Amino acid sequence: SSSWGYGPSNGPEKWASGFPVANGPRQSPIDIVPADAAFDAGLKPLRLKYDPSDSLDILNNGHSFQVTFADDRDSSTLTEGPITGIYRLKQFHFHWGASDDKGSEHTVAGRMFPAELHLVHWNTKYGSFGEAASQADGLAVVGVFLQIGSKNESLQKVLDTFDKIKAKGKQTTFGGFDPAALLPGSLDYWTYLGSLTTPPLLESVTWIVCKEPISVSSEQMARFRSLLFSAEGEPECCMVDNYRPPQPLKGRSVRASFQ
Ligand SMILES: CCN[C@H]1CN(CCOCC)S(=O)(=O)c2sc(S(N)(=O)=O)cc21
Ligand SMILES: [Zn+2]
Repeated sequence: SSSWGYGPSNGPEKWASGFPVANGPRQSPIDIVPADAAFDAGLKPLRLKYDPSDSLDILNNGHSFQVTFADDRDSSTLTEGPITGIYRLKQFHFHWGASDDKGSEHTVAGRMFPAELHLVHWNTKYGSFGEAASQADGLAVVGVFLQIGSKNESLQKVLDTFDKIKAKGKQTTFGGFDPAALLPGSLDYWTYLGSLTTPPLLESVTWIVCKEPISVSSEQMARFRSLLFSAEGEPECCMVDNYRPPQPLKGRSVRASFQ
């Protein structure tokens, strides 16, 4: 059977057959309409504390590339913000388009960005990532938009590994990287209850989407598009447009941490 992907035969419009939750009540991403987001004075500032020594390796998983972190201690964590308790960083990855006019998963009043960064954290009250992934409050993902501008030197360190992970299944060590270097200056955010944006589309994510984008140059975006969905020895298929479009809000409210 063809596994899921982003092509015409296995893309987002086909996911519901294998993953019925695709039509569930709290699916992601969504279109964020700032005018409809209620400012909530009860929302705390995000508290992100990352230890660069936790970064382990970088992998092309055939859907995106991800940087994986050691999560056996509370050394790289998300606390405060809209969540209670301690969530540990597990991995970060991106979604992007075939051209600079598309690529993000969340949109802001219909505006798409060329890419979106996701920092995936799991709730330590569930003991393991796998356990947390299926719980309603199991995951918290911080989303950061990328917009075309000056070259992002922190991001360049990630892009410089791409020659080693071009094809699906390739990975290489990637230690000493501080993901805080990929965060915008302001941590103002929108938050809502949603899901994974890829199969298994589990409705276990508290989404925290930063209002302020980070910069990426057009040349750097071209570098993202040099990766492949395909494995070595298969016909080459460029890794582009690996984003799910916005899903129905179904009565959910989006809160803003800022006025
Ligand atoms: C390619 C598969 N992507 C998945 C892989 N993981 C889920 C694995 O579930 C195991 C029970 S994940 O929790 O790391 C994760 S987070 C996001 S997103 N785009 O919503 O931030 C997608 C995914
Ligand atoms: Zn993602």
